[in-house]
Amino acid sequence: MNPVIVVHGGGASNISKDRKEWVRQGIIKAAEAGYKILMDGGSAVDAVEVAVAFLEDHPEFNAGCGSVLNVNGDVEMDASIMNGQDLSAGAVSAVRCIANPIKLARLVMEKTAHCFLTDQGAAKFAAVMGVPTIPKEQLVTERNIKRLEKEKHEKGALKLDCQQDLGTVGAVALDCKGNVAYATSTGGIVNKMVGRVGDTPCIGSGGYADNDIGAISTTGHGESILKVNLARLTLFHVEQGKTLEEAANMSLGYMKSKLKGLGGVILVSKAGDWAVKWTSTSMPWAAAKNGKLHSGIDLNETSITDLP
Ligand SMILES: CC(C)C[C@H](NC(=O)C[C@H](N)C(=O)O)C(=O)O
Repeated sequence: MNPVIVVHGGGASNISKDRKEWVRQGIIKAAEAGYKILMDGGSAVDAVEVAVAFLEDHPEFNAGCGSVLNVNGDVEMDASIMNGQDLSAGAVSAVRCIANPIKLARLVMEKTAHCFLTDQGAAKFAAVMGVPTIPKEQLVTERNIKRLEKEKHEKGALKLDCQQDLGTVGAVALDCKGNVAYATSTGGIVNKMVGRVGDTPCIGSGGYADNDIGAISTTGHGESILKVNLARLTLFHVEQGKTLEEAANMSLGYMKSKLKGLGGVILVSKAGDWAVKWTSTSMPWAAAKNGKLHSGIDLNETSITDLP
């Protein structure tokens, strides 16, 4: 099996020119890091975890350091991961003061009898697993303080359908043994209520992976994604014989027509085909396969280069 990895950096709009290059480089580096693991014979789960953890550490993306702030100015993060080999899954929601929620989600998957831990329980589990806590300021960037101020000032109330400039992160991969996996991580949406949980940690909404079909990671308006189970819905269409592009168009189209919800998806099939699709303004993405790196941010703008 020729390995494949696809990475996304959320549904974004109005990325300024100088930020764009920085975002593009981040996404490409994440894809390269994951692809290297796959080329060395590593697992799809390892590859998606590494790619997503890289973007959590990158301050430009809305996950880990760089997460958007809730109404109190705090970071609360959601993440999930799934192994398509046995449908094992791990998720955490509303976690604070840790650098890499995706690594904690993986520990939930592999070290507990459960698949989802939240808030204080997740924090206790992190402590037991030896995950270091970090001061909350370490996750907060100047840009996100300004963004929260702007959101409160300009809109007053939550207005979730025209978020600007964000960057939830996700990855899907197929490894040389034919196993697929996904990982998704986010700070959620700016000015959210304390305790708000979005689609990202919910298996079937924020992502899904099944070796018999493929893997998907989603981004976009969490409440809409939850209502249509965007990830599982898209893979259902694939199971029914649609191509990845057709399936993504159908499920994103359904979410838009039913709920006016916008979002994006990245997909890999069990055969190694891949696709990226979004209804938001743009979506930074990169895909690595057969020694080639494909990447883009805006519609109809794809570049292809050779991988190192
Ligand atoms: C406007 C959208 C496309 C921006 C997108 N947001 C999320 O993915 C939020 C996440 N699904 C949630 O609801 O918690 C982003 O961060 O890039």
